[in-house]
Amino acid sequence: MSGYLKDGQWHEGWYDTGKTAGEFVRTNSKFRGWVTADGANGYRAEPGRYHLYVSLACPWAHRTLIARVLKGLEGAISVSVVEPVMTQGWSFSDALPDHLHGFQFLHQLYSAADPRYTGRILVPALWDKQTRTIVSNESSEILRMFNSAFAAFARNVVDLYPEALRPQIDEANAFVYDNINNGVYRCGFATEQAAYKHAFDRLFSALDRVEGNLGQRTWLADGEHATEADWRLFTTLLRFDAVYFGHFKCNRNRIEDFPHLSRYLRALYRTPGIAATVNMDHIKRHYYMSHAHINPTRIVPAGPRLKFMADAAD
Ligand SMILES: N[C@@H](CCC(=O)N[C@@H](CS)C(=O)NCC(=O)O)C(=O)O
Repeated sequence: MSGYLKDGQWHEGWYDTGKTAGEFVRTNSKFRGWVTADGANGYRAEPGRYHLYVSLACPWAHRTLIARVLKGLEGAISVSVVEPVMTQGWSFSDALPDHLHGFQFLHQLYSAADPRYTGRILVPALWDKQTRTIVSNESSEILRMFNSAFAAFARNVVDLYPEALRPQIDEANAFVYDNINNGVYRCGFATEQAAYKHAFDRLFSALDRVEGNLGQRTWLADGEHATEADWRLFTTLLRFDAVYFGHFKCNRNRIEDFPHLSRYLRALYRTPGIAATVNMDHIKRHYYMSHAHINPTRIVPAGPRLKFMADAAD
């Protein structure tokens, strides 16, 4: 099960939707430091100094793994992956260890960063070995740091947030975050019919709109290459037919039923390096086995056969 730390102590507990008319309200990330090339904020970009904690199931953590691979930062930033099924929240095992501290649970990392930490224990978390703290646990900001601050150690020259496209990217991000990335969670974690239906309608009208846009252009921002806006949408689309459609009841259509969105999903999935960041087993086991209030039997569905992954294996 999931839980949180209060003054550094672990407590079991889920989000309280009783106060918000059955609506799931996401909590804010609390560690908001910034790594920069010159270290002006106390965190200088240096190879080997930072360690990224992720879940391969989590769409937010997945963005940061994608940025790390696209930039070619694998040698500069090391990674530990948590077990997909939550116990005392996110945990480690012999197969998936915490390479730095040998902790059993991710909440121990949060207590190590701040012994009085109060809040949820989220992935991703970027750990600084030098000051022994979590620099950031906000995926959108970690993604930007990987894109810019670490440029000197990046093997690939790729800009996921190019200057000229920033207004378009910012607009796409805000729309996609509210309606789609977080929209699927709002459907799945709603505890009142009206809150669910509201989130469902918003989600599918947003997908209809993106489907229309992708009929006119290749990427969300009108440039030649995919940007962070596309990768942020990708991590939700990728999980949609396997998890959100069934487990989160986002079942008006599958992504496979949208011609442009499925073309787009396949193109992003086939980008070199990306398929290796996708672990459908972790994704399915995490959602179906960690949310016992939604799926009490914890049975993980055997299907569906995902066309975009099957095609890519050809
Ligand atoms: N705004 C955060 C959200 C991260 C987040 O919600 N992560 C989820 C996994 S998908 C988590 O760790 N949840 C654990 C919990 O809520 O107890 C980000 O983008 O970094």
